[in-house]
Amino acid sequence: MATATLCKVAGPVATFADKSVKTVRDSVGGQKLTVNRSFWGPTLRLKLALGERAEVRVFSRRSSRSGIAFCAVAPTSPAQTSVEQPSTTSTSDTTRTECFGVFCVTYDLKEDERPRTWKKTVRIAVSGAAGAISNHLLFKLASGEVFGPDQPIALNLLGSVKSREALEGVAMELEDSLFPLLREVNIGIEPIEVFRDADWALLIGAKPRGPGMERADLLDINGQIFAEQGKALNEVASPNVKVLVVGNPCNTNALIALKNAPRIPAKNFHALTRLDENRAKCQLALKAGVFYDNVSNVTIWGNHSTTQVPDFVNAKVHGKQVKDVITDHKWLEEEFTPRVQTRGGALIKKWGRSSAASTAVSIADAIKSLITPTPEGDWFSSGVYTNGNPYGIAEDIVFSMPCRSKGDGDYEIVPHLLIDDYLYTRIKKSEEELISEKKCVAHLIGESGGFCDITEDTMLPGEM
Ligand SMILES: NC(=O)C1=CN([C@@H]2O[C@H](COP(=O)(O)OP(=O)(O)OC[C@H]3O[C@@H](n4cnc5c(N)ncnc54)[C@H](OP(=O)(O)O)[C@@H]3O)[C@@H](O)[C@H]2O)C=CC1
Ligand SMILES: O=C([O-])CC(=O)C(=O)O
Repeated sequence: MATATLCKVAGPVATFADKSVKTVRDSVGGQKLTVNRSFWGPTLRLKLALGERAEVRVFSRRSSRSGIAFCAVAPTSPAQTSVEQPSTTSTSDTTRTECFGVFCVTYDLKEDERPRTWKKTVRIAVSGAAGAISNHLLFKLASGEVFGPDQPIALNLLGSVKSREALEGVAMELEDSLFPLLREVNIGIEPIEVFRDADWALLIGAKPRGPGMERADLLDINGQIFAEQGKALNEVASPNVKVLVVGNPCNTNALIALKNAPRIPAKNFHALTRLDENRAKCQLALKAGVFYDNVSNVTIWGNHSTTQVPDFVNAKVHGKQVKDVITDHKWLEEEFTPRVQTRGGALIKKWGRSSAASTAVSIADAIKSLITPTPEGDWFSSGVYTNGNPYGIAEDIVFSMPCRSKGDGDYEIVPHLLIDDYLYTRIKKSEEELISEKKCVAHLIGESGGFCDITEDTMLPGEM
């Protein structure tokens, strides 16, 4: 017989007896604890069978302390509440992934006034969550603008010891935004915790290249991050997780991540080149004197670096070939191409930091392109794994190509684009660069005999 009882968390846990008590989780008996949305205090209501014990975990954000108390209904007296002292307390457990603030309040969704059409919650893990790009992106995700107005989401935010406080600041702003679709925010500093059950992993965090740092150094330092994160995804993420690598050098970082995650289809890994595509569309629109929504079929080929190839040969304006609309072909070859390749650097000169808002927009675009059907005849750019590609690009690298999707999260590479001599020589140069980058990180992708022979110190778009 189930008996309603009041379990009062007391004793040493009383240090939590204020509004910083945030979480009430799982009972030993496997019961779901239903706590009212407005629960803030140290008191909760449990339904316990006679003689049953429930373990109650209490986490405190403010004091970084946690404790476990036991509640039980004494067999002799069903109405009586007995509370044992906490068995453990921790004062410095900051490595664990924790739910944050208001998102710790567990409640039964069925009791909510949610629309019937709401779907299963999508869990999105974001690394570098306290960084500049994330500061724009997280609010787009939470608003419903990316996954749709009927799609609840959970955010698992990855930071570091250094950014732990900042991560809490981000989570507080998410709390204060009252996004109805945002059902959970969890923060942590261990990929193996934060990536658990992720349906999407947006890998943004990476060390920026500092003064005097060679590209090879950057490849190694950041490569190690992505090797660790690939392994963690392999172990704990959803088996069909979609991974978008943003942290630079993003193509090779994506290769490292996928090589360290053999359980996840290599096809699920993307390197972000959508920002480059958007930049190319803007420049073509400016030159053609049209608004940018009239520009379509723009491909970025290759690496997210200054060797990338923005394709004006197959691009269209108002459905017509760009070369028929923009007849100044010298401009296309000699101005358009380098302008797109170095747009990131031009922006840094103005802003004093790399593009963050437009990058967040392009991440949103990249996700939307995978979860909505591509308009007939069009495509989008993404850095994807090259095995089996229809363009003869070297296998086993991550290379940006034209893709289309049915909107199911998957994609196919669009075949039969015209590759003229102009494109071919440049595409080959970007391919060579990626093959060299791969050799530099052989030790991180389980290959022997690697060596780093990057002689020309090619740049990220943000470097000049
Ligand atoms: N592909 C693309 O189109 C673009 C890519 N980028 C790249 O995106 C990345 C993030 O940019 P942005 O958000 O502006 O950068 P920020 O410096 O604002 O944030 C980056 C985050 O990365 C984390 N980080 C820094 N060093 C390390 C490290 N050694 N290991 C793990 N994480 C680290 C930090 O988080 P914490 O302290 O929590 O670890 C930091 O918050 C950069 O690599 C940038 O070059 C930028 C624009 C476009
Ligand atoms: O180089 C950077 O950090 C920024 C970058 O990738 C871009 O703006 O395209």
